[in-house]
Amino acid sequence: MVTSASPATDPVAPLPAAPIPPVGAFEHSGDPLSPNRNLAPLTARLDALGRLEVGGCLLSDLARTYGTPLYVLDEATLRATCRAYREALAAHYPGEALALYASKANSSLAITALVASEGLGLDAVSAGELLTALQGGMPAERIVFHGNNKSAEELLLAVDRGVTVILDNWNDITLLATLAAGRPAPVRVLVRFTPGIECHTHEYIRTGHLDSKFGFDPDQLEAVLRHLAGCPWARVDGLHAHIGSQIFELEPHRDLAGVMAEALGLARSLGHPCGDLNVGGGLGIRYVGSDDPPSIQEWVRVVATAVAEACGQRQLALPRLLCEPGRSLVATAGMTLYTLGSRKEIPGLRTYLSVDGGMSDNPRPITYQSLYTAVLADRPLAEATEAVTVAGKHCESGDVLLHDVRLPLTSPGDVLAVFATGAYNAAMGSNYNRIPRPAAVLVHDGVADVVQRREQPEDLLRYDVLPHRLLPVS
Ligand SMILES: Cc1ncc(COP(=O)(O)O)c(C=O)c1O
Ligand SMILES: N[C@@H](CCCC[NH3+])C(=O)O
Repeated sequence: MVTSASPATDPVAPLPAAPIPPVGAFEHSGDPLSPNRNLAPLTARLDALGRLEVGGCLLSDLARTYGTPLYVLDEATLRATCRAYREALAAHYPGEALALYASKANSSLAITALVASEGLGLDAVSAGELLTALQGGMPAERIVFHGNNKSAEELLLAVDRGVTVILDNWNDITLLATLAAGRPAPVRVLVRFTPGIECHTHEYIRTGHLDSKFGFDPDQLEAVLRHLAGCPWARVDGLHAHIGSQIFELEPHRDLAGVMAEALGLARSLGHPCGDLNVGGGLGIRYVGSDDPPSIQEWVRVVATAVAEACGQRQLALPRLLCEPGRSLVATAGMTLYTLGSRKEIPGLRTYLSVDGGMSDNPRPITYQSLYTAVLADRPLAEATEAVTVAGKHCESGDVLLHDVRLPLTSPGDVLAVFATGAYNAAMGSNYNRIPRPAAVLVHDGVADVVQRREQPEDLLRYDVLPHRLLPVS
């Protein structure tokens, strides 16, 4: 096991990162090359009245027009992050490289189309994500299909469409062997293994340590590769590992390169072509003022340099480098707008402000105790004069979006804008309390396009069936 707490011996001098912009500096929303270090989308501006706009659209207008809660996605930021990955890989990796968007972070036709148009690929983990990717125009040859418990139907869809399958366990191998029988060409697969690397992030979003449900145990890797060498239905195109999410350290990623290059040497020695090395995702983003993640350039540079060096040291032909950024690609492009409603003051204890959404549109605070930053959409720079706790509207005491934050004095009807909600918010949303899912708009140059319609309460009844014998007798 590699533990990355020890100081690194970095042969590569750090890139000078642009200073992280202060919270509230919306007119200079930070480093255009590394949106993951900014709090606000790149197009965040104040209008002449000091109100916040994004993508040329006034946030409070969006709230009025489309209702709240509302997810707002800034196209310019999304494109900038895609380009940051693309250009950094081209600049820092001496071979071929491709970033695959981990669509679990936020899966929709619009995001897929946008990411595909920027030349990236995509990682899907279910039939739903896979269909969204294919229908959103992502070429099948740029998609990889993951999952620690893929169904036969999901595997069949992937194989039929020519999508590369990431083998996660023996069950995948057994199912695929049957599905692939009689096909003219072997199924392209990558083999995922647990690299045994610890990193500092919430325990629920760590995946690289040995006690993980994902991937083959490293001790089994050789047996798996030997088995696959005798499977004409499979073409082992590479290896995959992923260490976790919302990671600010670079050392674990550097360590991963060494572990993966070693495994690559083994796989090739057993006759597998293994042209691809997929190092997963995991780069963190800035949710609150004190977060200071590495830039996309820095992350890519460290990963790319480490992979090239680790392969060079073992005299391995350079593989195509694949990575799977999710959060760092979409989080900062997204914001959520809420309307403030009731206020409850508990003298000497706390003031609760309630919004019209909560854990159903953003389950991250209740799941991981995640922190967020919020401002009033029309007075983002107004002096914050009171400490409040912003609660959601669900029947759950833990449904709190922001604990003990400072805001200006508010009134019911004010629009609250929460930053960095583009990843793992809509994607992890639910209908708890039968609350419909919010709409999402994509903003660009003053135009807002609805990319996900607001769910209606009636929609929630679509799959309910009332047996005849239970029909009310009139
Ligand atoms: C296999 C795999 N790839 C990519 C990702 C994306 O990670 P992140 O959103 O942290 O970049 C994840 C999520 O942790 C994952 O499990
Ligand atoms: N859902 C997690 C990230 C999990 C990444 C997927 N393996 C989060 O919101 O931070």
